[in-house]
Amino acid sequence: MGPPPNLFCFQSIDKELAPNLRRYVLDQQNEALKRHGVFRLAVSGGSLPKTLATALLAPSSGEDDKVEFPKWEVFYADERCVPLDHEDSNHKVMKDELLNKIPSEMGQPKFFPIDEKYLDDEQEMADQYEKVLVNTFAARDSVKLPLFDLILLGCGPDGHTCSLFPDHPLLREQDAWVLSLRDSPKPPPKRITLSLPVVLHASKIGFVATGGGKQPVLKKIFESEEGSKLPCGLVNAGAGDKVSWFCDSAALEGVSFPRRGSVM
Ligand SMILES: O=C(O)[C@H](O)[C@@H](O)[C@H](O)[C@H](O)COP(=O)(O)O
Repeated sequence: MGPPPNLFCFQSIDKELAPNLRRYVLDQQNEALKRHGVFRLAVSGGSLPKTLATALLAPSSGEDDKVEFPKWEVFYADERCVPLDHEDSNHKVMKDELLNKIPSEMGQPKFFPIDEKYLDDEQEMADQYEKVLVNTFAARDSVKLPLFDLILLGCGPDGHTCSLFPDHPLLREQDAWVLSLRDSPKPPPKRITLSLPVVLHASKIGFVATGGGKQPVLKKIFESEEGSKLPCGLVNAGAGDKVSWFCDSAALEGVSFPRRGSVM
């Protein structure tokens, strides 16, 4: 077992969790911009885009608290194989919650949505999305895995993350960067997702899990052997202190954990 993940608990989402998530994201942004002049981020869907928007659209409080959107390249950690204007599309949620609300003076991040041309063939969709990553992160031959500066994820009530579901054979994939599935237990069934090795390889991995509905699975993930085998538990075990969890007190009620507090 490696070092444990950083587990943060906040009373309120808007007043405490979001400002801390902002600090965390901007720390990774500033670090990445110093290192290579661009911030490469992958995000999941679900409730994450809303919380992220609250964090990022808040007014800046100084030079190191500036969101440099024009230097961001944003990818999807997972996406549903539906048209980009469909209610189930993670890109649509991201557009509605964040992109369309960014004031013009802040500039726009570069987004990498799925290519709708491949909606009928989820494997082809995954292959094409992998090609996008190859083009961005240098040739596949010379780079074993793409190195995201940050991957932001959610946690499902069954312990899934990205579209990696408990006990699913995709969890064993070692080679491909982007995988497809047509049997997602959470609808819609056809999806693409980053593979576990790609997630584990990121510089930093941040989970956002809020609300009482997440409490039973978080208790399992942080307190039991069984939970450490769920996809979120596998990320904790494989990436250790590269992982941070941003939770509210409802999600962590009665969960014992190694660390509380604020990232600031
Ligand atoms: O597209 C998806 O379905 C997601 O990427 C998925 O992995 C999500 O992050 C979790 O299910 C948590 O979702 P909530 O935050 O909405 O509970």
